[in-house]
Amino acid sequence: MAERWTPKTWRNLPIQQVPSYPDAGALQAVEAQLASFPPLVFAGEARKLKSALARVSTGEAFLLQGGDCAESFDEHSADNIRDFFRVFLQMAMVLTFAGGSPVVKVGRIAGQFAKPRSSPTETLEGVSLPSYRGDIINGLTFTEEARVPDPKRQLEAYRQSAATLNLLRAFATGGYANLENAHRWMLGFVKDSPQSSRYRDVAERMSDALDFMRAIGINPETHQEVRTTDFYTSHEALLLGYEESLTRVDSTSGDWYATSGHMLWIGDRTRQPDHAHVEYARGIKNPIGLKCGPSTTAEGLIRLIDLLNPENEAGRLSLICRFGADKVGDHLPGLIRTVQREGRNVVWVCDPMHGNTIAAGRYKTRPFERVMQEIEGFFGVHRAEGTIAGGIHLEMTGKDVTECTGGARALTADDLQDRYHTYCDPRLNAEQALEVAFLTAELVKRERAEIERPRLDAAE
Ligand SMILES: O=C[C@H](O)[C@H](O)COP(=O)(O)O
Ligand SMILES: C=C(OP(=O)(O)O)C(=O)O
Ligand SMILES: [Mn+2]
Repeated sequence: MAERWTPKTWRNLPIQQVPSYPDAGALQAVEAQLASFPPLVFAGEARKLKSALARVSTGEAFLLQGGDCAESFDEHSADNIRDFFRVFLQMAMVLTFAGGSPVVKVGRIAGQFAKPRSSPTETLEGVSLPSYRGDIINGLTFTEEARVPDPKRQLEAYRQSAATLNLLRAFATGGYANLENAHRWMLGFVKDSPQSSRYRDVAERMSDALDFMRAIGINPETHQEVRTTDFYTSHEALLLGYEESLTRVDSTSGDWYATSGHMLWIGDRTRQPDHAHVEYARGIKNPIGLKCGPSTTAEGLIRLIDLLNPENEAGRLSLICRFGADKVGDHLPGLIRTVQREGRNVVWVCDPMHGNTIAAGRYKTRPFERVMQEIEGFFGVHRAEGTIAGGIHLEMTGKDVTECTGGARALTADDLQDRYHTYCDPRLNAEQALEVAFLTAELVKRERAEIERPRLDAAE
């Protein structure tokens, strides 16, 4: 591990999941161009998210992180962004109102374009080609030509991220996210879905609360918390040349920040402590996520925590756990006990998607019941250990896709072919995502009541 960090010290270390660009000169030219582009996010915003995550670590707020597995260039449209944001706001409202906790909102969006893969090649009907690695690297089309990494794609990823972020900022602060609009966030198809009446009920209760405020002389409209919301972006820091080009010094603090998104995470396949991805992440001051899977050992985890959060700063490091419904009970308690014993400050987050992927014929899918089982298991372990289940990390969309089985409409493996649109992993559709929010809200409510009880007892 290099002692003195710069945005390019990762280049001296071994690296996993790296695309082989055929033209090094063309890649360098693109990276130089990106380095001259304006930042997408600001250091002050990343610091604000870090403070919000510090509150998540103590149980004063809950993290909702979610979005596409892989954003795609072709699916980039105002409608898709709006539909995602709308269901995300609905979920946050359910968690806030039914769960009784403020919600920190972080999208997997505006930069989630690079994918690590299990295998460097894909085989279809006897033909093997390099794997698709996300639209920022190569194309999904199953041809030799499309699969060649093209550096120019990084410019398009930057352009789309900027446009997406611009719309999200407008939605978050320009009136769309106003709580007075909560009853209007109903999607067409969610209106007659099994979740719609439950959601309408929550929206009505919230409306009544705002009316009550007015009745006692408080104008909710004068409160920024009612009119606007804080929404943050995140993605996997996988394509390090792109990240390096957008890493900038913050003039206020003199620190380096990634400006491609507010929060960046290290994937399950690239968290080797002496390799490039950990080296890059350790030097930026943004909040960082670290995926933890069945191969994460307690010792290995402490080493990574030491590298990524040497000052033990609250809100800096989120451990995004993705063990699988049947493994969370075996793996999580040991990690929690070690982190507690060593006194490390972390945010514990549950990704119930990546450990629960199964094959259904030619499709990858995730059974809704396994997703919920992992979330329940995660909360159960935290309850038993007396620690905080801080948040959930989901692959989801605002659209009515058929990619994960189960949920209130009981989608089956036969339904998957109807609207299987994902570019990589299967996502919860809007109804399923809202259902996860309702079920998780119950768990949050129970957890928060248990945190409050000792506080109240102590106050008496
Ligand atoms: O999103 C995560 C990974 O890129 C994905 O799970 C890998 O899928 P694969 O096993 O099909 O390569
Ligand atoms: C690649 C991902 O997950 P993991 O690294 O946990 O497999 C992902 O979040 O899309
Ligand atoms: Mn994924």
